[in-house]
Amino acid sequence: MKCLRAALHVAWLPQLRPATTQILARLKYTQHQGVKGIRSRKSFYEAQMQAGQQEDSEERSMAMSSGDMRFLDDRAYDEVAGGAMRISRDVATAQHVFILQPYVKWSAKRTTPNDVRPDDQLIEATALIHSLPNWQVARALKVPLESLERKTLFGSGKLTELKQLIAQLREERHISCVFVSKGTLSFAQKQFLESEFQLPVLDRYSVVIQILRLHATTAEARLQVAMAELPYIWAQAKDASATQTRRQGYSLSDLQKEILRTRERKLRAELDAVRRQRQLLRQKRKQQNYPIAAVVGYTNAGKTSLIKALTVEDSLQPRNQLFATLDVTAHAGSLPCNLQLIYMDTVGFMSDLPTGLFECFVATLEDAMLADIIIHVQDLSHPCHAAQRAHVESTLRSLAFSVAGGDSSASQLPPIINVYNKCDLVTPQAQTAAGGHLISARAQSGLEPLLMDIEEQILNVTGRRKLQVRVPSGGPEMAWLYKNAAVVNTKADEQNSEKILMRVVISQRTLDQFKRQFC
Ligand SMILES: Nc1nc2c(ncn2[C@@H]2O[C@H](COP(=O)(O)OP(=O)(O)OP(=O)(O)O)[C@@H](O)[C@H]2O)c(=O)[nH]1
Ligand SMILES: [Mg+2]
Repeated sequence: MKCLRAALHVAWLPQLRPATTQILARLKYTQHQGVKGIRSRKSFYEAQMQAGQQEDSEERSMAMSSGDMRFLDDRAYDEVAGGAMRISRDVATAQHVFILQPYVKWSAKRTTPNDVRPDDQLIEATALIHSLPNWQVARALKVPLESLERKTLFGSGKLTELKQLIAQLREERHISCVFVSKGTLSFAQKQFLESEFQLPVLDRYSVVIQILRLHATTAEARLQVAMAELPYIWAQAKDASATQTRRQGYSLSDLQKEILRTRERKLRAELDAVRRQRQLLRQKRKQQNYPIAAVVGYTNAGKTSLIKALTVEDSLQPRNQLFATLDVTAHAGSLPCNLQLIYMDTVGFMSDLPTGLFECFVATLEDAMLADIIIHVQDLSHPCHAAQRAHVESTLRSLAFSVAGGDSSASQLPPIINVYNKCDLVTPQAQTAAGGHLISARAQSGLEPLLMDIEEQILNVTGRRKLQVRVPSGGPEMAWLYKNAAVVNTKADEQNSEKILMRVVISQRTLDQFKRQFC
């Protein structure tokens, strides 16, 4: 395990001391608000490097090759972004949010388990707001509509009703913004609603970006989040000029457009470098020959918790927040046969997010597509777990398609193990209906059968097999096998006291090497 951990240190840049980087990143986000940031002292990267002083030189050179990240801190850009997204980097400011969940009247009834009801959407919208520290839900309301495509979103009657409610809420308690839980609002819709409600209006895209900004602590995640913001800003600006709202406040000057283009160019160059590094690391891992299990699933399903339970890794911190994990990180574990493997923790999925927002994370998810097996973690206690499962499965299929370069005949997913988590929260009847692996990462139940299944699949996919070999006790063969194969157990050979029987898990290639060397 020690050598695997050492290999992971080299292979996984995002693992640079998470606690330290998090603190640094938080400082960084507050630096425009006057808190002494790290820019005045050292660049984020230099500071990160300092934190990783103990790491080996190879990791250091990889960090250096990501270049200077200072361009991400740009006041001029922040102003442009703030205008389009109605958010600032100051997540420390308390917000009292009025959530509106619009839905189309006729689609409100759940006819199949895969349909998500407005009630469930409202729960998800509330969870999004609770994922931001100091943000509170002042009131949450479902709003039935004829259509979601209306220019003003709400009809005049509904709008009057909402304005009255907002006025009343303002008298009773403080509200500071309205969150319309819809993928994106057009610029015109946002502008119109803000003038009617006299409050800033946010859509799902801006709220999710706010969460991603907060949770992105490594260089790669920060680059990806920065990239994810740009399509939204461009779309808002385009919409603004198309709707002739220049006078009302948001349109991009030539200078602002140039700021966005320059930022995009730099981000692309940095992300390309990251992608190239990932490819190198992937090759390296292949050479090291460790089997890989990618752990994927809907956000908050318990992916990080499961890996923590399977690896007993203290550094992993499951959190009851959406998009808590934003980096693909690798964690070493052992199978019952003592074979070591790597679990990859990944970014969670979420439905009703506009395409574009997650495209930037595709590079990291590509690794999952190339793993030996996929472990799909599902939250069985969630009322929409069937819909969540369907969403994850269809996203995985389209990811595999894009990894195969759009060739449907080549787009094959690795074998998938379905894991139903949070069984401690559901009735035995619900558990029987689910089938598959029923576990609780929190209560650590159901893990043994799961591990056996992971082992079987990994051995199948990687062409490894279990066999027993008889070797001289204490000889070089024994040492070689301990180094190059997974030793399940050993026992004395009853017929020959100078020999020992070793049960090992070994690939054909390694077995051939062994034969060449010793037979
Ligand atoms: N009751 C219960 N809670 C669980 C279980 N597994 C995880 N949780 C809780 O669910 C929340 C989310 O867990 P995480 O492991 O962070 O989920 P995740 O899938 O990694 O989430 P993201 O990284 O945000 O996509 C945390 O509060 C966990 O403590 C379980 O088996 N039972
Ligand atoms: Mg996680």
